[in-house]
Amino acid sequence: MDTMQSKIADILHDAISTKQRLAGHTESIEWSARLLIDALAKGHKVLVCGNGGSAADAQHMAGELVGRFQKNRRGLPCVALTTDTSILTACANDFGYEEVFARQVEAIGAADDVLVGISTSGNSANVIKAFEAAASAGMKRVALTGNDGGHVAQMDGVLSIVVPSCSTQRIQEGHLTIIHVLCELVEDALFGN
Ligand SMILES: O=C(CO)[C@@H](O)[C@H](O)[C@H](O)[C@H](O)COP(=O)(O)O
Ligand SMILES: [Zn+2]
Repeated sequence: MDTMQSKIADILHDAISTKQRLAGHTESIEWSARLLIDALAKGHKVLVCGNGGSAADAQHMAGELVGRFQKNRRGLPCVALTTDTSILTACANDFGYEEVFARQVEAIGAADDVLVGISTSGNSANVIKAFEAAASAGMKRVALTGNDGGHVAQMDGVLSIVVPSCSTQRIQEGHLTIIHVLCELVEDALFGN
């Protein structure tokens, strides 16, 4: 095999073994699914945030819940806090980048809504601040992280799903799979198998 192909194979094998290790972490995924199902069944909403690739993951999750995943059913309330450039630029400019999600949580988060914060390191300041704001609002909190879970995994009341890898890319790929698992479980629970 030439060197590029062997690198490709190495990356794919790393991705596969990360998913295999993740399959040993089904408990935290189940608890998160139950939390989302309970909130959505009672008419509460989901807010999602993250930076870079995780911002794309946040939008992906909102798209699945508001639009559709596998079933034709009513839209479920989920807002990605990464999309409104006027809000993001105003908050970053006036209060600092670490406040861009917290301010939106303060503005639209309500008791028993769920905040899903996505951070491969678990250490992004704006995601940490969003969890603090969510706690103040009486919201439920779920973190998708990696590495050792970082700061967010140490926060009181945050339910963490930690992808067992130290590679940002592999962690992000794990997050997308987790998001799909959560959406499938939510749809099954609320709209039947
Ligand atoms: O997609 C990638 C890397 O694969 C990047 O855009 C990455 O998401 C950014 O560097 C983020 O700022 C990383 O933040 P975090 O996951 O540590 O919270
Ligand atoms: Zn990426």
